[in-house]
Amino acid sequence: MPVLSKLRPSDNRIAEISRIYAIHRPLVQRGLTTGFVLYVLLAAYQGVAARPPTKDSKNAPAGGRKPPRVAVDALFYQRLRIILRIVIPSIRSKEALLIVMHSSLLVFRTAISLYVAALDGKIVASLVRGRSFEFLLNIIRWLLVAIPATWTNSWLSYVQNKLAIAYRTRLTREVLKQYLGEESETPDSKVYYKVSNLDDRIKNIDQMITHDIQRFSAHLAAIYANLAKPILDVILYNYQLSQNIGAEGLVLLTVLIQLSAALLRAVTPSFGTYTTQSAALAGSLRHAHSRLAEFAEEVAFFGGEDAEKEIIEKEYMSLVQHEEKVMARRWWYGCAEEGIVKWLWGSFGLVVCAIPIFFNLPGLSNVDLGSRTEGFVTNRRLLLSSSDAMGRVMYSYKDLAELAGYTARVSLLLDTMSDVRNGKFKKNLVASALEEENSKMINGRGKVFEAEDIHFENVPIITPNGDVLLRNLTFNVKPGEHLLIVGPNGSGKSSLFRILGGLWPVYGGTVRKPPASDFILIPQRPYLSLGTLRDQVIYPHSQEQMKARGISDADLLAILAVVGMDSVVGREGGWDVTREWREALSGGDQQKIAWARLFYHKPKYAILDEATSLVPSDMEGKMMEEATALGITLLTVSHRPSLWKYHSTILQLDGQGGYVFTQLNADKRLSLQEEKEGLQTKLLEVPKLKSRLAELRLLAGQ
Ligand SMILES: Nc1ncnc2c1ncn2[C@@H]1O[C@H](COP(=O)(O)OP(=O)(O)OP(=O)(O)O)[C@@H](O)[C@H]1O
Repeated sequence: MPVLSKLRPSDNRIAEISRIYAIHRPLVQRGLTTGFVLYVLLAAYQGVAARPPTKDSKNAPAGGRKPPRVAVDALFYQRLRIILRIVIPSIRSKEALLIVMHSSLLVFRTAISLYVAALDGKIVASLVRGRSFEFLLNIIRWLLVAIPATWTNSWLSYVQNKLAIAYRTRLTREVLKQYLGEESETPDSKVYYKVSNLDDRIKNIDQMITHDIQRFSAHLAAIYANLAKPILDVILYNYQLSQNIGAEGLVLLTVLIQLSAALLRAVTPSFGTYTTQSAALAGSLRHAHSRLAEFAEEVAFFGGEDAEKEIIEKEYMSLVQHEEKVMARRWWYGCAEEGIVKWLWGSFGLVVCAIPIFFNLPGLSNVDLGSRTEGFVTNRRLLLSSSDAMGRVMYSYKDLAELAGYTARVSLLLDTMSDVRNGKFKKNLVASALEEENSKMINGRGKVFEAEDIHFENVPIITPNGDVLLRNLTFNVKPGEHLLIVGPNGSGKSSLFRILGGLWPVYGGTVRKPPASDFILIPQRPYLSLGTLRDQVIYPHSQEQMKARGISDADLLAILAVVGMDSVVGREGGWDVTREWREALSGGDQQKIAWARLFYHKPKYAILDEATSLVPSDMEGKMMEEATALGITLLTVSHRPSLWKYHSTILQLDGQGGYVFTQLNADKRLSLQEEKEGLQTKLLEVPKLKSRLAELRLLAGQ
């Protein structure tokens, strides 16, 4: 027949090609397997390699309106490298050792899985062949291998958790070092104050230091296992598989898997951005709650429950709406992922497993039913493990994206602290700050020198958001020359102290002042620490430091007696009682404790910011006299004329940017004040007198 005669030469050609292929097949197999391994490594590298950075993936703007998109890009790797240097400081560190242990365990577990896959096939084969002794022997092997297998799994999760804790500890230590300073350095950096007062980038630093660092560490510890292990598994399982079913099937399988994986990746939402947003929203909600707890009394007196509830509900709803959006995306992403990874890849795998059964591959001798079953069971197990591993490489992209989210948070924390330490702040400025003259002033920096006395020369006082309160302030205070500062609300009295304490930058002029350690501040509402009654008086000293200074509890009691607070020791149950002192003591008692603290420390200078507003005037006089007797120079803000007599100079701010600095003659000032008040009282009488005069005129008929 013409058709057959036409086909015959091509049939021959196919037969010839098959024969040549069969001869060279081992070489082709080796080539394909090597190509496969290289491909997996390249694909894995591409999977985790940086995507080109998006325009908005740089740092968040100050005030953080729209958060930047967080992606697995070059910026992420750059940030991660910096953090990795902190968490794994050297090749000999504990963390590096844990990673080596972790890696060895991961390899060991894969080796066990390979052995188990082969054993599984053997067990089924011995069943099919009906060989009871062989079956029993294999079951014993199965039980024996279970011992190292379970041991390895437990060790793996133990080492991973240990690694997470080790990372967290390193990172927390580093952050605390920057946040609260090192013992050796001058304590003037005060990052914990500046981060929240002079900079707008971080809203909830407590959340970042506690929760975000913990999540970052857990993700980083897991990412290693989630990434290294599946890549290793894919290579080892597939290598073994290519030995069993031929590399051709494997290559076909890989092509199909990669195509579907590319599809899945294309539809993967930006989980990194979601993670950063979730963390920020959770932080805001927590902040709203902690504010309510802190100001519960004020809110209670105002009956502000509804307003507070509205704020908290708003924060909660923002968080929930965001989580719901993420959940919805995760839902359909989960469907797509499971459909592709488990079912589609599973069916590909089964087809590939069937190759040695339906096709007689050269070099493979699946002759009897037992061998075929053994091959099928082993290959199927290998394939399941392999597709599971491949799936985990896919999941790890999601993990990597989440890690990118936490990395962005941790890196924002580290960058902001480092900027703040170096005097670089990002804050939303008031409109007037943009005027040319003001802007020049804000961008300038003054000189600060250490000296015995305080000397300000042409120093502007500018708030962190660029409001210029005073253009150039000049005054000086020598030890023993007590200064009174007066002025309307918001005129910059407390701001002056913030410059003295090194909290606010000096934007211009020259400041000579003693170090911040020579000052003690007593504000209207003094700070009471977490701790014992003794701790309140000696804060920030420890009991050891107190003893080292040669001060006993009896001396402390004598100090408390000066402020009329000695009875508090007996009343509260001794020096070692711990309470929430802010609630246990009245406002006036809190001020007295703060004064006792001043007498304990005897600093060179005391900053008294309405520090006697809640104590009776006789006690106030006693405390001022004691302070001056101890040689403490006072810088006082007070509206009480009764305090004038303790001061020799006065700085009067007018609230409009003007000021007067002069000697203070308290008696003269008092008599002037009395005269002024007398005249004011008389002036108040004038309208009354006028109307009476009009009445009298009417009655008299004039
Ligand atoms: N951390 C801050 N960030 C931005 N502005 C601030 C900050 N702290 C204070 N200010 C602003 O600085 C200005 C001066 O405040 P300051 O506390 O010095 O006033 P004051 O003269 O002590 O007033 P008062 O008598 O009411 O205590 C105020 O307008 C205040 O809003």
